[in-house]
Amino acid sequence: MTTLSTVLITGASSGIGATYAERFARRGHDLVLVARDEARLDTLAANLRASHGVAVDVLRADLTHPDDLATIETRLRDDGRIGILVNNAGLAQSGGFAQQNPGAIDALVTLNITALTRLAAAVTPRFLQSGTGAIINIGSVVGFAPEFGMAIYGATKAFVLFLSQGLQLELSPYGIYVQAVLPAATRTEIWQRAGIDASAMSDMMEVDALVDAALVGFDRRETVTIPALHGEGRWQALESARQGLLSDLKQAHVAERYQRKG
Ligand SMILES: NC(=O)C1=CN([C@@H]2O[C@H](COP(=O)(O)OP(=O)(O)OC[C@H]3O[C@@H](n4cnc5c(N)ncnc54)[C@H](OP(=O)(O)O)[C@@H]3O)[C@@H](O)[C@H]2O)C=CC1
Ligand SMILES: CC(=O)[C@H](N)C(=O)O
Repeated sequence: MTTLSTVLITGASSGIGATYAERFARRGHDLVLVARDEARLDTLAANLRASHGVAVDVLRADLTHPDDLATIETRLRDDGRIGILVNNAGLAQSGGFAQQNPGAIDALVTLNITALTRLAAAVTPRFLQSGTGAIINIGSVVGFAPEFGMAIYGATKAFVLFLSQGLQLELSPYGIYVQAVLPAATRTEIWQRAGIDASAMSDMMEVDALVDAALVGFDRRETVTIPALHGEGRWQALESARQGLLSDLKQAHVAERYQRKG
């Protein structure tokens, strides 16, 4: 009998993270749930233990606080049962670029980029040693779209996509699977937390549908999963255009359009 690995999920107290927790528990995985709201995590953990008979640990952590982040890194480094990391905790942007203050910028970048990267880095050496493991990073389609008016949030999510693609290239030869999941607008608390009135937005995916689709991508070992993208060819075209651009970079020579004439 094979033992299923434990799944550590950040931002598990609500929305996408809580839904991942339910889905992995349903599959029989033990869980480690991370977020700031301990009471909410405790309630979810009790429900999942009762419904699915899995073991669930709760770790209260504010991932923007260095000591809390270090505690979760230590757990990922030392707990050999953890075989899947779901890097989900994230924060959206309230207002445009000109409305941002240093604290808001720090929180966005620290949670969406620094914490996600450090947690992936904490678990990677152990995964490399065992030759197995999976990292799921939650990005966003906003990472493709400076047009959406959330420049910092979108930039953090573009980072998540780039990092995930880079890690998949670097780590998959050693048995580690890295998936970037890029949701479009999904009905969760993120909108309210950011002070965005989403009540008028009719075009929203339900969180159950989003996570179920993301898990189809996970089971297929896709590198990039975009549940709301209907024409898969669009993504493939973007990827081949990007790779074509790389092959057209000729480092030793300035492109003709930048050469001064006369
Ligand atoms: N909903 C959407 O439309 C989309 C969401 N996403 C991404 O999905 C991910 C999950 O968001 P979603 O489920 O929608 O939103 P929610 O607001 O429902 O969930 C966010 C989770 O992150 C946790 N969290 C927030 N701040 C911190 C912190 N400082 N330290 C630790 N945990 C924290 C929250 O818990 P607590 O408050 O208890 O700490 C909560 O569990 C995010 O990365 C988001 O960017 C991407 C595209 C679309
Ligand atoms: C608030 C948002 O922008 C949302 N989380 C998204 O990524 O689409």
